[in-house]
Amino acid sequence: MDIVMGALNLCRPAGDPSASFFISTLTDGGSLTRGPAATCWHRGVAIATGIYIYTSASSAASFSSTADRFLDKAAASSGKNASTQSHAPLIIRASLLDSRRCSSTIILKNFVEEALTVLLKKMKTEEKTIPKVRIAVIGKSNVGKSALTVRYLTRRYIGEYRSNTDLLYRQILTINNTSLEVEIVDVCSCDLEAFPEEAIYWADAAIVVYDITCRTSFSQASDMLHKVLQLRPQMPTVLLGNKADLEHLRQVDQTEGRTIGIQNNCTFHEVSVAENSAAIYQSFDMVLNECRQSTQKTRKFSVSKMIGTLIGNVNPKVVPDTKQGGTVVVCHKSDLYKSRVLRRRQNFTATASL
Ligand SMILES: Nc1nc2c(ncn2[C@@H]2O[C@H](COP(=O)(O)OP(=O)(O)OP(=O)(O)O)[C@@H](O)[C@H]2O)c(=O)[nH]1
Repeated sequence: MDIVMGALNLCRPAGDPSASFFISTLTDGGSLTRGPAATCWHRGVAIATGIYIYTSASSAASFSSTADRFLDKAAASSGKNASTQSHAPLIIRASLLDSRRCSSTIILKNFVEEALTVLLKKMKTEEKTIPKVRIAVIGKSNVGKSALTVRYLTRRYIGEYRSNTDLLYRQILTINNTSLEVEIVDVCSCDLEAFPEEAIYWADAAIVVYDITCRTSFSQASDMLHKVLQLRPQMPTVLLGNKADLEHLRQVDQTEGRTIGIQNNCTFHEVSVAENSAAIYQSFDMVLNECRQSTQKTRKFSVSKMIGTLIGNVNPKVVPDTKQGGTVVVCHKSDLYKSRVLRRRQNFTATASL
């Protein structure tokens, strides 16, 4: 073996702040001594995080010029200039290997370690600039909260969805050409006695949903909206009357919804998640935009967790979102955000007692 080369793509599920990595593509370019074999990895290079080129000592003389030539080709085939563009493949060229150690396992292991180190540094810098926004979707049981959340994030409609726990969705979205890490908690079956106070303290914005064919859900939404604004007076909120496609079953007039919206100083829309109303996207985008302007949070970054995940398992709950090219991670609400809730609760108590 004279020179070995290949391309590797290290992926991190877009919405997963634990920043797990997995190898999504590994293209083996083979040995350059086989000549045209190298062309077979051009497709892989186009999406590669890194490219490795190793050589044995016996080919040292020709290594440098050959490697440069192929790195140039790689940059050209990916349409990126490796040295100047931020999304260019991360190109790693290792030092010469002793021929005795030149096994493909060692090459790959070394390469992954190097790629990770450089990539983590790069991501640390980049991710510090991605703001995070959290939205709580609340409302009575069966009004369509899950269907609404999934519709917004994936553009898909799920007819039947049953869950007896709150769900947290995470995704990186691009809004107005800016990346935004979005977390949406879909609060399960809110009864007023069990108002989701914790979620409201946790969130940056709230979307309150009722069902236009269910008057009880409207009264509940109205009370919830009032409570939300009591707890978080400055919080961007939207009131949505869902199931507008069921006009023949309507129990709540549109003007009633509009009135409650005006009274609580929040945006109101009637929507149909089933029929994919444009107002769904307008509503989410509006609160995200509002929050983005006021929230510039950074995510916590765990290098050891990342490396651990690379060596260990790929997160089995990752569902690729083909429409937006992102990833939706569904996970059960955990204690992760307790400190944030507590901090906001304390702030509120302090403000209220002044
Ligand atoms: N006709 C119609 N049905 C809808 C619409 N949105 C949701 N549904 C249906 O309403 C039912 C409840 O939807 P979910 O999304 O599970 O409601 P939820 O508010 O999350 O319910 P909980 O999990 O119990 O809190 C499902 O059968 C959905 O198919 C809509 O726009 N139109």
